[in-house]
Amino acid sequence: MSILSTITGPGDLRRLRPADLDQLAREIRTFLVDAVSRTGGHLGPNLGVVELTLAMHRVFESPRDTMVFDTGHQSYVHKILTGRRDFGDLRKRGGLSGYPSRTESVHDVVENSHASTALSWADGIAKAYALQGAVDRHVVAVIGDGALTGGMAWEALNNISAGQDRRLVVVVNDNGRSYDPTIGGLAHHLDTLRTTRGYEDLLAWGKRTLRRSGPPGRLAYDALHGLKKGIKDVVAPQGMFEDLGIKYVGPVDGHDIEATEHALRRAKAFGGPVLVHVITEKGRGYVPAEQDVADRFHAVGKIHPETGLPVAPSRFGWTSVFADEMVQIGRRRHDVVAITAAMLQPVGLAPFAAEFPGRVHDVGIAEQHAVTSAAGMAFAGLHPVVAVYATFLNRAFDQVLMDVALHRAGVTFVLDRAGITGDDGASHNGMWDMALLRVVPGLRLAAPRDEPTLREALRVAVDIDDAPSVVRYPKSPLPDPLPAVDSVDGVDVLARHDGTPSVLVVGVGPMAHTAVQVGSLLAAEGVGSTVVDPRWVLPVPSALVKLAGEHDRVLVLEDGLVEGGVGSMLGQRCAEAGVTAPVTSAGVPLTFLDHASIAQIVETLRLRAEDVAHDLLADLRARD
Ligand SMILES: Cc1ncc(C[n+]2csc(CCOP(=O)(O)OP(=O)(O)O)c2C)c(N)n1
Ligand SMILES: CC(=O)[C@@H](O)[C@H](O)COP(=O)(O)O
Ligand SMILES: [Mg+2]
Repeated sequence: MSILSTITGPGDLRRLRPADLDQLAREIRTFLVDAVSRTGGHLGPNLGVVELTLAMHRVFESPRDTMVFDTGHQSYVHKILTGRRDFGDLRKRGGLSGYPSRTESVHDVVENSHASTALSWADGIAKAYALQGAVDRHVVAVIGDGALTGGMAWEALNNISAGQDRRLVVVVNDNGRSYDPTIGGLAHHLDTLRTTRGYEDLLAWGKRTLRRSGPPGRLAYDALHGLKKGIKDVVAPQGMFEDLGIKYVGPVDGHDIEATEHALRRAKAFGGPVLVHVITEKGRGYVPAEQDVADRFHAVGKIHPETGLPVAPSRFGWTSVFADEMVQIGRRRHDVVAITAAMLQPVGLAPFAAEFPGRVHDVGIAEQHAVTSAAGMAFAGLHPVVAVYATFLNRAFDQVLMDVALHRAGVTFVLDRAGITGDDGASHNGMWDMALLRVVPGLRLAAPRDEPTLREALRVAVDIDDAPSVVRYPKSPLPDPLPAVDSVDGVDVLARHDGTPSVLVVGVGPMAHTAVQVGSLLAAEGVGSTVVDPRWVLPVPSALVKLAGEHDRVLVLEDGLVEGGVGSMLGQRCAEAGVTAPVTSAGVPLTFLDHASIAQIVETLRLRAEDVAHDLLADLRARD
């Protein structure tokens, strides 16, 4: 009889016996492997938190107690235990989100995906509960060792320690894995705590062994428990957290439900901020994940569940082109160094790291630090290349503006996953970059359309030594090369069609391919066009303004925000130059996009060539 099928909510967990819980944990792992292998998703992180999540839901009473999961990629087990077992369309349109989602459940509070924010959320919620006199409501924040490398987490801890009357439990889920398991002093400190395990182990052993052996054993256990402070100081140097004023409990074996529950109950009873240090194994219980030394199946596509092998072989894409070109640049330019914020593999810096191990810096999930540290390197004579996903640069905007641009530092930013990214949901879309970066004085931004233009953009970018340079490219597959038929003052002309009226169709980055199709569709209706790709879109090339002046109408296709995007900037420049042709854009509207496939989102936003052409023709007719 399956236990999992009887769980409709956290309340059902509290009637289970220890043996039932072990069976339930096994069933959840089987469920996760089966479900995630069909859809893709964050398999490894969730396999690692099965027992921890069970223990949390038995000790605390969600939603009365509030649970927040940092980054949120490890919330699948929480979803399963709070009545959401339909994983058939996980991360697909209409299906469960890959992160917590308020529309799905009252048990979900923070809709995240950007790391290191949970402790600030928890601090705020705990402050509100305290002010409202809700002294029996606890806030539990789960944060990984990787997310704990983010500066915001430490700003939060500093504040959390100031609220000694607040019921706040920080669970550090320490699996020794962010992406790089060895980033910095924090990793070493956690390592020390982990390897000097003794205190909680001793208590767990005492509880299980001594208490089982009747009254003398029970007495011995109580004595041991009474000596806890002394023992703790000897066997576990929990210094850093306790010096901050936060009680430290641990390390606890996060796969021992009883021990984890015991630690959480102590934390709950404490009455002030407590940090529970839980040791878990990412990918636990699934052999292919356990054997994946590089990232323990952090995030997988569709896989064969028996072997863990991908259903579709990975393609040579935008990231691979960057990876390759970066190595070539590195061979030529000894001053070029690379920086990643805990994403060495995903952003394609692994080959560079293999060839130039001393010239790549993995700073942890610390984008702000990455950017300012790059400014420092530039000052000292290096040319840093900061490679991040576009969405994660959002949080380092001020550093780009004040530390890099203001200081005229030659730093190159490579933004992977720019534009619509789809299945990771609202916060993962890299759609804000151009609208944000347009206000940075001196910044130059390239949006290549294919492999040759990406390689060229990178080579040009690392030669800019007195300003920030940015190269951005999408998550979608690398398209076939699209050669220019002509060039006008650095702007590539991709196609020309005679006809009236005449439209300047501007394709930004990968949208250049759509722009060419739009040109052909307009031509079929007798409308003329010049289809161009400026490649470097910030600042707006003056050649583009000149070209606009030679047409009746301008249409900009972009995969970023329309609001404040390239089209809006070109419109502004045209107005300043007295160009009267109306400038409109097709791009991403000012809204948060629900998770869905990239193709579905593109279709919904009417960014397919046929829709763009149809809408433009309708507009031209309406203005006639
Ligand atoms: C601001 C930000 N930068 C980068 C990422 C990409 N990212 C997602 S999960 C992850 C590692 C998280 O490590 P950890 O918190 O230890 O969780 P684990 O996966 O090990 O459970 C990273 C770098 C992110 N989500 N947010
Ligand atoms: C790295 C991570 O956990 C998320 O940022 C996201 O799930 C990544 O997905 P892709 O790397 O497939 O775009
Ligand atoms: Mg981790």
